[in-house]
Amino acid sequence: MFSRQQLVSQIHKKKSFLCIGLDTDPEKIPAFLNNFPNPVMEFNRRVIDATHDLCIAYKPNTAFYESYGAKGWQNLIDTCNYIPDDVFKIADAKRGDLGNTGEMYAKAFFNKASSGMEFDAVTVAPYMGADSVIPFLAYQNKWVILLALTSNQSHQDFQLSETENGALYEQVLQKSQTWGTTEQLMYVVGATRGEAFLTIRKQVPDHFLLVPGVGAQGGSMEEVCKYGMNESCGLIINASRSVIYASNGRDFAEAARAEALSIQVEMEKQLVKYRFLE
Ligand SMILES: O=c1ccn([C@@H]2O[C@H](COP(=O)(O)O)[C@@H](O)[C@H]2O)c(=O)[nH]1
Repeated sequence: MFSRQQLVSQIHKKKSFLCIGLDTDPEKIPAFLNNFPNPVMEFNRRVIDATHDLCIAYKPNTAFYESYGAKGWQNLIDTCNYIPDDVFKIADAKRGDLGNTGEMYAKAFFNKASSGMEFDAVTVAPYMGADSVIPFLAYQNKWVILLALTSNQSHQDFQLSETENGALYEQVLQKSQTWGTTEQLMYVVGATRGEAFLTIRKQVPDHFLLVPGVGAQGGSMEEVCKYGMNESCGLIINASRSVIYASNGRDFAEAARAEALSIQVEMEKQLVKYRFLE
């Protein structure tokens, strides 16, 4: 359970709006971890222990777990359960399917009694429309994070197509606001889209935005804050590879902390600059 108010107070308390992406690839983690019974969990636990006071969210991308079958799925469950309660948990699963299937997806990520894990939010693709999103919104104090304008190069294949209501991604922003409130809906907007935040903030002034694409993808945090920050901060900026693979040695957790700290320090400056913090 994580309300909007709790999210905003965590940002205040930690002076951070950092989300760390737990995109743990067994082939990229330090070799010495292979001496442990479960290298992925050893890695995740140490990264979480070293960084949880500097970030307000963790975002495992489920692909990195699903690709290893039952063991990978168990690691996703164990990772979700290991994240402290005061940190927002996002399953980056990019789901979306018609009603009864959508209900099963929502159960998988939100209903611990059924699946063994309970995330606070799930990323959802909007392409199939309202009935594919509504099953997730039926859960109290849970969040849907809808893909709007993504950070990848091919975002222009569909998202920028012109419709009678502006670009397709703008239509997603407009229409989806009738499905849920600012207490349960956020949008994914890539950091690589910089000035687009100006247009986006005209359409969704109050919503939180999940912003991947800083770090390894080269997006600018400064630009995102300039055009995207609102009174509640309104931003959760994600960095995955640049934090978790900051070092490939025995010091990987310390290096992840150092990288997270340097992002947090910059975030604090931005929070002061845009008057979220005194
Ligand atoms: O538009 C999008 C949507 C999702 N992602 C995901 O975020 C992380 C980014 O990882 P980095 O290592 O910081 O580049 C990853 O899980 C992506 O699948 C995105 O990048 N862009």
